[in-house]
Parts: sequence; structure tokens; C-alpha cells
Amino acid sequence: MPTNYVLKNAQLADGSVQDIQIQDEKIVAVGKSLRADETIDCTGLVALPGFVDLHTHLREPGFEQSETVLTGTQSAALGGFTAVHAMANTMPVADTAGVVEQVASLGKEAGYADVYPIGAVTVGLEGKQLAELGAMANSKAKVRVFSDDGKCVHDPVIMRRALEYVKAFDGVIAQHAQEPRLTEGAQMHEGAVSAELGLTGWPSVAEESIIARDVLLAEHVDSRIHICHLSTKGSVEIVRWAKARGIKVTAEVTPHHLLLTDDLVRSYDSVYKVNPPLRTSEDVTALREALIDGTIDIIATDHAPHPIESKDCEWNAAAFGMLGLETAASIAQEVLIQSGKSDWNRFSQVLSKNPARIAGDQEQGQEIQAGSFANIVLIDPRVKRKVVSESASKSINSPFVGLELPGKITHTIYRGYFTVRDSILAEQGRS
Ligand SMILES: NC(=O)N[C@@H](CC(=O)O)C(=O)O
Ligand SMILES: [Zn+2]
Ligand SMILES: [Zn+2]
Repeated sequence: MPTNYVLKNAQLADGSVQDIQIQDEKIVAVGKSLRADETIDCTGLVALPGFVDLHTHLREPGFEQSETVLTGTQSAALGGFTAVHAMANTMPVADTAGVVEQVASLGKEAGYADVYPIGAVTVGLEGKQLAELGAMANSKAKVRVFSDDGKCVHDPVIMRRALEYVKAFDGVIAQHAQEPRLTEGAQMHEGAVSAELGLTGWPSVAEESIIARDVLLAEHVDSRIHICHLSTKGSVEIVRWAKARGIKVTAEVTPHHLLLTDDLVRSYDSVYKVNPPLRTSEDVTALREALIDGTIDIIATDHAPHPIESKDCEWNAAAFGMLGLETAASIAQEVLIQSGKSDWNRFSQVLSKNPARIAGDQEQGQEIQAGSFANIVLIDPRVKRKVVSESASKSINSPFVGLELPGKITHTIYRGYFTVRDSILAEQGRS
């Protein structure tokens, strides 16, 4: 593995074509006619800061038959990610310094990406008692993002305390906005399709009412709130209103909510079962516009692997969740670039710079310039590819299999090392 090489003639987010010289962990120069021990021809490729996923389920500890930190970060590398934030709904739950340190050290051992554990907000995700946020923040894992994802922090007093607590270390609460009483037994989006299929609906208001409450709570205690997987037009309007008012709210959208609608549920194929549910085309349009105009800050995958037996059953019994790491960039390209509505600069903001900023990741999301850590992804935007079910993930619950999507990740560079080269995963991460 050369520690001194040049990526030749790569197109940067601003459209300029440059050489990028990398030495050890860092970018040492960006310019023309750079030389080093090895040269990699990047003509036609787009070079961007490595992607950062603020919402990944790595499933370890406890659900290793679905995914492990190793397989999840391999999948991340193939998708162009150099950092992932691992959700806390593991077993045991990541609600103590011990568990978050374990997840962080598994990430280091694997060596494919920075793994930042997300700490639970409440003990056991039970919504009753605040977890030891300070102990997790002060642990070796230095947790800054806290979430009960999978469950909503529905008690407003606990939410208020959590928001107040994380201010001390500039942390953020990431809320899974789902009013529990309004979604009891819910199986899909509540609307025309659920009525027709006779499935219990998940009304948009169940998401919107929690977001409205939480932005107001965040304003009241002057803290930061992040909204996970925004999925409705109404949610977009509330976030837009809150931002205009100066409330410190950030929001994410998943690739699947940018592309797919509840019409797909007519197939009763449980690969389309997800929380929050796939919504209507009107919602998809609003989410796309919000991503482009900055109301939505980031794309986060909500990569949620499940074993075959949890999906290969009737709709009502199937687990919620879908894969996302290896297809996220293609969907971002479809929505931002192929649509002609945005550019690589915005692409890079929503998949790298903004998630790194929200989470306070110091060594991620840096500009491609001398002095930055060499976390870089190279994309061939000209390629069209049909998504196949083979992937590095241990699970196969991708709703995108069979679809033709634009773009291909050719190389992922994590702290100077290739985790993916010529679209092939390195056998070992950064050991
Ligand atoms: N998105 C999902 O449908 N499922 C997630 C939980 C979550 O993100 O809420 C999971 O952990 O499987
Ligand atoms: Zn969630
Ligand atoms: Zn999730």
C-alpha cells in the first residue's frame, strides 16, 4: 500500500479538475501536475469528501445474524462512507459507557470507517428514565449524538431534560418522531392505499405532532434537536417554520423516502415495510424540494438490516426496515444531479459536510484541500447500474434490487487507505 500517491485529474465538487496528493493519513496538496510514488488516473471521476452516515444500524452487539460492525462498515465503504453513526437499539442497548466503548472499539478493529456510537436517550430505550448521557459523553467513545431510534422519546419532560443535558457538551438529541398512541398497530402510511388494502395506517400527524412539540421544546431550552427520517410534507413545513424562527433544528431524509411511495405496498412484499412508512408522491416531491433548498440538511441511510426470517413472512408479522448504505449515493445522484435541480456541492453537503457538522465529527467532512484527512470517495457518475442483491451486508432486505440507478463508487479512501479500489472491497480495512 503506497503511502504517497496522486489521484490524477479528478473533478471536485466545484467542477474544477485537479490532482490530489495523499501522504499517509492526509491530503498534502491539491493542484496541477502533482507527482508521487503512484498515480491513479481519475479522469471522469468526481472526488468528494468521504460520506458520513448519521443513521446506521450495525446491529452489534446482540443481533449479529443481521449485521456486525465489520459487515456493516464493509457495506458502508462500498457505498462511499468513511464514517457511520451506529444506532443504539442493540442488545444490550447502547445506554452505558461500556457498550458505546465496545462498539467504538469494534469499529477500530474492523478498520473500514470511523464508527461513532450513538447513545440511547433513555435506559433500555424504555422512555422512562434518562440514560447516563454524561458518562457516555465522557467515555472514550466521546458520544455526542443520542437517540432512542426505533422508539420515540414521547414523554415531554424526559425530552426536555435530555435537550437541556446535552447542551453541556454541545450534544444533540436525534428524535424518532412517532406519537405512539396514534400509531398503535400501524402497518403502513395511512391514506388511500391503506384503506384499500385494509392495513392499519400510520398517519402523517403522528410524525408531525412530535416534530412540532420538539422544535418548541428545543427553542424553550435553547438546545439542538435533530429529526430522524423526515417523511411527510407537513414535517417539512414545520421544520421550515422552525428554522425561519431561528430554532436549532436539523433534519434528515432517507434515500427510500426520496424515491419510493406507498403504492409499492400493494405487492405485499415486506421489503417495502419500513418505519416511518413509505408515503405518497406528494410527500416525496416535498422532501426532494426541501433537500435541495436546505430545509432538510442531510441524507441518512437508516440502513436497517433484518434476517430473512423476519422479512419472509406475511406483511403484518414482518420487521420494519431496509438496507441503504450501498445505494445511497446513487439515489442522491438521481435526486440532485440527474434531475438537473442541484449540484455536486449540495451532494457533498448532504452526504458528508452537514452530517459531520451536526455530529461534531472533527476529522470527517473536511474539504478536499491540503491539510485535511484523506477521507475521499471517487464516483463514476456516467455509469448506470442495475442494483443486485449481493452486497457486503449480512442481510438482503434492499428495496432497490432490480432498479437501474446512476453512478458507481469506484474508490473509497479512509485516512489515506483504500477500503474500496476499482469498486472492490479491500480484504482488510485499515489495520
Ligand atoms: N427504520 C426501521 O424501519 N427500522 C429501524 C428502526 C428505526 O429506524 O426506527 C430498525 O432498527 O430496524
Ligand atoms: Zn427510526
Ligand atoms: Zn433507524
